[in-house]
Amino acid sequence: MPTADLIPVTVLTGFLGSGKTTLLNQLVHQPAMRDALVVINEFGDIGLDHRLMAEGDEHSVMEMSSGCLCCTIRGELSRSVQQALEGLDRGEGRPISRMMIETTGLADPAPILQTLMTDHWLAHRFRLDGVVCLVDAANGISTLNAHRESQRQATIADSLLITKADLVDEPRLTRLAERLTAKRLPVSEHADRQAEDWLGAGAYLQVSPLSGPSPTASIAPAPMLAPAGETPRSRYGEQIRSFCFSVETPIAPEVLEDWLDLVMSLLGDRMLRIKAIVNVAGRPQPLALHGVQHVFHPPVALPSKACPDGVSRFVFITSGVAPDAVTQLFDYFDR
Ligand SMILES: Nc1nc2c(ncn2[C@@H]2O[C@H](COP(=O)(O)OP(=O)(O)OP(=O)(O)O)[C@@H](O)[C@H]2O)c(=O)[nH]1
Repeated sequence: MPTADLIPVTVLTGFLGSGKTTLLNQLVHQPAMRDALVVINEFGDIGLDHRLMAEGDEHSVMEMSSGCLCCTIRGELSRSVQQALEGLDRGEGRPISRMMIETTGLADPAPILQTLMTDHWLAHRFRLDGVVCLVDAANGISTLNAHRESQRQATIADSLLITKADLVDEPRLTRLAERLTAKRLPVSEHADRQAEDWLGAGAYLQVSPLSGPSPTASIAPAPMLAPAGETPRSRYGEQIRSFCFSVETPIAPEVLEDWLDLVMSLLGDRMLRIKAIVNVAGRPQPLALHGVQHVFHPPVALPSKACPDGVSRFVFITSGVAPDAVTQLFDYFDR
C-alpha cells in the first residue's frame, strides 16, 4: 500500500498523571480526531480511564488494561486492532482515519513503536505519525530525576508538551523547559517538529488549559539524561506495583478525606499515583479523584454512568508499598 494510504498513528505518552487522558478527552472533540480509534493502555488490573473519557459518537475507544503494551501484552495490539477494524468492516461503525495510542504512564514507548513497525499486519495498514510526550510541570523535574521511564518517554518523543503550567510559577516552568531542551544526545531526525505538526492543522493548540491563566506549553523536544550524580531510582518491574481496591457501600466524606490524607503523608514519595471513581455518601454523582505524587487535584463530579453499580474503585501505583498498608488504614477509618 502506498505510504499515503496508511493510517497515521500517534503515540501519546507521559509519566503517571501527566495529563494524557485529560488531553485525549479534549482532543476527541477536534475535527482531526473524527473517526479516530483511541487505544487506552492502563497500568493495573482495573482500568478506570475509559470511564473517565467523555463519550462521543465520532470516535471509538478501545481499552487494554490487562498488561502493558510495551512488555506483557505487546503481541495483543495487533490482534485487538484487527478485531476493532473487522467490526468496522462489518458495518459496525465508520472506517477509521487515525489511531491514537495512550500508553501507560510507566511505558517505554520504544517497544510499542517497534511493534507498530515490525508487526506484519500493523505495518501494512498503519504508519507512525509521531510520539507526543506530556510532562507535568508540577512534578516534571523530580520525575525526570527519579524515573528512568520518564526520561525514556521524553527522549523518544517527537513533540513534548508541558501540562499543568497553570500550577507553577514562571521560573519553575523555565527550569523545566531548559531541562527538556538540554541537548545531551544526538537529536532525532524529527526532533525539530513542533507540537502543531501532529494531528495536522495544529489541533492541540486549540485545546484550552484546564484551569488557571497559563496555557499548557509546547516546546520542541530534545533528548536528555539525568544530571550527573542523579541516578534514576526506580526501575519498572522491580519496585513499582499497582493494586486496586473496591468499596461496595458509599464512603463517608470524612472517612475518604482522613484516609487519603494519611496515606499521602505516610507514604510520601512512594505514592506515585492514585486514581479513583468514588461513590461518596450523600452525593448524587460519583467523584473522580486524582493524586499525582504529592499533588492532589481537585475532585471532579462525573456523570452517574461512570459508576453504575455504586462501587468505589481505587487504583494505587506505588513504589515498594504493600497493598495492606493502604487498605488496612481504610478499615481503620471506616469503622
Ligand atoms: N491544573 C491542571 N491539572 C491538570 C492538567 N492536565 C491534567 N490535569 C489533572 O491531572 C490529573 C491526572 O490527569 P490524567 O489525565 O488522568 O493523567 P494521565 O496521564 O492519564 O494519568 P495515568 O493514566 O495515571 O498515566 C487529573 O486530576 C487532571 O484533571 C492541567 O493542565 N492543569
